[in-house]
Amino acid sequence: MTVLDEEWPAGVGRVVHDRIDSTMFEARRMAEAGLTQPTWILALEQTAGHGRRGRAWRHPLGNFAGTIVFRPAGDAHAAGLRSFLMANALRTALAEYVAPTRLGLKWPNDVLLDGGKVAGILLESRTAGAQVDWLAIGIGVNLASAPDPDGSVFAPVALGEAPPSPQEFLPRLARAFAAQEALFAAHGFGPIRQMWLDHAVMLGKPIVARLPNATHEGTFEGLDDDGNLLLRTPQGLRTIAAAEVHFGG
Ligand SMILES: O=C(O)CCCC[C@@H]1SC[C@@H]2NC(=O)N[C@@H]21
Repeated sequence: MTVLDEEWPAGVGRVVHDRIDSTMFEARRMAEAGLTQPTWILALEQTAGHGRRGRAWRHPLGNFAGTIVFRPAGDAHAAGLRSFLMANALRTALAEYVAPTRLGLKWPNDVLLDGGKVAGILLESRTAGAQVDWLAIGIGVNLASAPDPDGSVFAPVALGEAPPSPQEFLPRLARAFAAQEALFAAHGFGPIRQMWLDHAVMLGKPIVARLPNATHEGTFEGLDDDGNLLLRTPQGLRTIAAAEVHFGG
């Protein structure tokens, strides 16, 4: 089912599925079948939702599960920065429902509400060298309910009472993301990074960064031009591309 409304970003498609395996799988299928315009895919129910690091993503009814798939201009580096655009967009959209001061951004891809995880972002793409054929950005938001805690420090939390439906939340997120894309096209990563840093949790604080084969402790100093985390350690400034981060100290 394709729907249009006046508040929907121009030139962007929308497909809503009652039930599907995963909006990420559908994004891949659509891209490989010759996608011609950026398209949001919303699923009211997913049977094979997944998160980062191959984890299952639980999706109780009433929560948001959506993916935007498109053929981004620019190289793989620019594509990877889209997680920050989406984090900013999610914070903007969620701030229409809760006090903005309750929201925070956690590197690299999470949105926190009152210190718990309310939303996560997953990027998948097909690249050939530096060229990007397509990019899919998947978003899960605990609108109606929080799945059982999985033992992580940032336990899942839900938006709260009287949350929007996924169908109502989608246009707000789509508009906020389109605004981030316009900002990125006009001015590059600088203002995106600054907006993200303005709402980052842990900035200037002691943190622990867990990599597959090492753990580093230090102070979260900011982001570099590639979105890597800058960690001030007793041995000097470390640049970290991928890790699980937690409060330290
Ligand atoms: O690990 C994370 O925090 C990212 C979670 C991303 C989940 C969303 S739900 C919509 C889309 N479809 C999926 O299968 N995963 C993403």
